[in-house]
Amino acid sequence: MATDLRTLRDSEWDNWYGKLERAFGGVAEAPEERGLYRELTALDRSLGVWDGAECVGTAGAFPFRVSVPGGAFVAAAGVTMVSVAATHRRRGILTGMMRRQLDDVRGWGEPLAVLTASEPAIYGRFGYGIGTRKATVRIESQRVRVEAPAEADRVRLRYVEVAEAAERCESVYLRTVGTRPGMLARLPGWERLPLLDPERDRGGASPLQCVVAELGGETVGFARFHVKPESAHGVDCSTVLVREVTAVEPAAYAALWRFLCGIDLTEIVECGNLPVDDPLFSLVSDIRRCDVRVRDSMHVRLVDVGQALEARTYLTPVDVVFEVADAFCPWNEGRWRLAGDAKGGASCKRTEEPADLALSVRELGAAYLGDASLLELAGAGRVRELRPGALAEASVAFGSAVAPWLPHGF
Ligand SMILES: CC(=O)SCCNC(=O)CCNC(=O)[C@H](O)C(C)(C)COP(=O)(O)OP(=O)(O)OC[C@H]1O[C@@H](n2cnc3c(N)ncnc32)[C@H](O)[C@@H]1OP(=O)(O)O
Repeated sequence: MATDLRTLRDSEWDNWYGKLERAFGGVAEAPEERGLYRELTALDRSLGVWDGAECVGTAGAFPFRVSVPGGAFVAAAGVTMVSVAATHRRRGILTGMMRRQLDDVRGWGEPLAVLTASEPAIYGRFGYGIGTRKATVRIESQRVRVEAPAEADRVRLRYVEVAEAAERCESVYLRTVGTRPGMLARLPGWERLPLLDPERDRGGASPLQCVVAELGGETVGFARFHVKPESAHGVDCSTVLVREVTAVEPAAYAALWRFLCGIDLTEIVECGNLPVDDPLFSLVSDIRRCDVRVRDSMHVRLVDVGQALEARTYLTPVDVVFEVADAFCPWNEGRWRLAGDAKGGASCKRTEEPADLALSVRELGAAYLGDASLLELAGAGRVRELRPGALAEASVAFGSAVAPWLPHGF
């Protein structure tokens, strides 16, 4: 039976979102979480697929701006809430939604689309590359010291109720937005996301706790975390589950991690989302007792290759011609000459000149924010060097001084 793909209507949201929840297992989100996503949904940027009266496909796109190397914020569709009913899977419904969505994103004039994937294998076929990664860490905190600089002793730490500290924490967070490529400019309403704390999602851990860090009377950092009480044979061995540590002063950052690793009756500290070059890894006395794993985080798609490549700066001078393959968005296909450096901006225009490097739009997405290097991708056979020297030149230029990072999901 033919299905109908169209923009979501206000009256359909509840049913539509329920079908999304079902595709993720069918456990309804807590009312406060559902309510927030109801407010954040951009209806005119959301799609539903209908089989008669039944909703069988969902997809949304938040109107984000993403920080890129050089500090600019680039308009990006934040692809989200993607699902297809299990009764209708593998018959092209996702492909239809991705087709319509990328055409829409192009029409909205947004050079990028970004997403976090439930499974990394889904989106490569639509031109997404893994543009940021994240580190997860599990610290044996009884065996690991946090070797904080002396300045950390001047930092004052205080417990504050999460809600009471929310505004202060948000202003610290806002000072960090844009310090790494991959961060999202804050849109109204999103400041509520880190405060969500549904009891059913705690898995036996405490309600969210907050400690703020002050230096010279000013709030310069905060940590939000849960403690999960555990004991074995009468010995307490609880786990600290870190949701977020943010600071604008290195001393405060170190003081907060020293605090988290020193809470009485706890033995493990876990954090699920850190930049891969997080300073924490240089603060700990024994990195081997910190189980660090790296995962994909934000997947990036260049919807308009020329605009996207012009929007960032390049670590070192670069002048290369790319031969770009993009079967799903053929308007990007062909040769582009990119010339730019760290300060003067960049130009990326169509050219008839011979190509120096051949790759697909997926590799450009992986390298765009400075995460994967073009050399690394060439090692996997995914970038071909056609002019000797072009690969090293472009690879260094595409780098970022700090690893790109997405601080929160969407
Ligand atoms: C940004 C986000 O929201 S991520 C969340 C994604 N949603 C989920 O994971 C919820 C549960 N899963 C689902 O809802 C669905 O299985 C989806 C959305 C992942 C796929 O929807 P479908 O309509 O079945 O995909 P569709 O039929 O268009 O598949 C297109 C191609 O992708 C492949 N594909 C689809 N899903 C997957 C997957 N999970 N892993 C690997 N390949 C996949 C298909 O095999 C097909 O390949 P082909 O073109 O070579 O034949």
